[in-house]
Amino acid sequence: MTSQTAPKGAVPAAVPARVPTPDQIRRAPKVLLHDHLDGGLRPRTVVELARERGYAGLPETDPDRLGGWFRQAADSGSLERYLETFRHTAAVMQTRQALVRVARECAEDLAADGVVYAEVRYAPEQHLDAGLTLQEVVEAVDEGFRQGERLAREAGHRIRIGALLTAMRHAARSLEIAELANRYRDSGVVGFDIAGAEAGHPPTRHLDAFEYLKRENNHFTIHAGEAFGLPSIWQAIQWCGADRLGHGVRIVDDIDVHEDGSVTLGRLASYVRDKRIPLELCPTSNLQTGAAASYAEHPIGLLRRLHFRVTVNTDNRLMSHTGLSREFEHLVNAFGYTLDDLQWFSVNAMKSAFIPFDERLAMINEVIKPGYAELKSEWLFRQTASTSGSGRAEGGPP
Ligand SMILES: O=c1[nH]cnc2c1ncn2[C@H]1C[C@H](O)[C@@H](CO)O1
Ligand SMILES: [Zn+2]
Repeated sequence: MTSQTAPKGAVPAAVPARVPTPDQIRRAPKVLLHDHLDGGLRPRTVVELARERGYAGLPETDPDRLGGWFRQAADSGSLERYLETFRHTAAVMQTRQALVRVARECAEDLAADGVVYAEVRYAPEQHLDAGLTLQEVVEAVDEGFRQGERLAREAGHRIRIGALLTAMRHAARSLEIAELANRYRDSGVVGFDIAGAEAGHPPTRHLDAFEYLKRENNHFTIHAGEAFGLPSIWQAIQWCGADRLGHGVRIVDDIDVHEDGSVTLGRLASYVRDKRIPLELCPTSNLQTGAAASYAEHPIGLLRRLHFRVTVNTDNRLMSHTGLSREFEHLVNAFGYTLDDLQWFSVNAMKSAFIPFDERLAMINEVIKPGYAELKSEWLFRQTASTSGSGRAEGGPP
């Protein structure tokens, strides 16, 4: 649970430390850049789709127990074993109907969690087993996102979702998937990505796909610096030209923290910071795959302090039993982050999105900043009310 007490000595006693409550975190407008469609299904949906499709391979058929199984199986400390759990979600995402449902529920779940803009990724090549074409997969997912956006609006939430098409790094379809991303760029697809086991599968194997996208003035991110360190990040940026880094957490290997607290950045870390290359950090996922030992020790604390372009993400909500609000709760608990920090992460993420500049700016000025201003005004009101002894201060700051 989120601590409501300020870190000792952090602020003068008369001014309450603005540690946001879980409810405020959920209501805060958030931006999500790294979330896998096949890593975010509701456990109940997995069970129901498996039944409909006759898939008998699920380790559990009770939704609660299945949710627990995913979380535990993904807790292995190894990216390779973490990735094995996706065979079950992929198995139930093979028909148009299933893809529409999963994408619709994804949009509804993110919206209910206070996400106002999301880029959700999936690998079309993993959804062809029942005869769908790559195009049919993309169109089904797009239909689901649009349905979900509409349902969310009816429920009083505002969300916009763009898709990222992922190519699997161990496979050989990246150019084809990049062409697909380009073809659908005005129809709900905003960019491209490569994912899958990192060690032994360098991003440079997919150079033709990245070069094609650059020629097309299109955008891409690359999973790099998660299970493998600096060489992977270096290749993703300097050979492939990635706009963002999926994870990139191991950039800390190029930062020396000295005993007196001062730091020295290596050439690569300096480059990433100087060029404002966005890091799509995913705290819980990193704990599960062994990239960090605890939330408090997660490099996000250092990277935020050094003003890297840090963003906070979920990666796989099912496998990590998380959501974006929960990721922020963990960080608030570990680092004492305030609403100002949450706004900083959200603006960072919005600046780093793959939609056009004017649309990003409109989201920042018309949705994100006013949303945080409103939450902060609640603090002011509660503070005034409790100081004057007249209003109700429950749920407010200590
Ligand atoms: O964190 C990750 N690292 C590398 N690959 C990942 C991660 N999370 C999910 N994937 C893979 C498994 C999915 O099937 C695929 C497409 O979403 O992307
Ligand atoms: Zn990922």
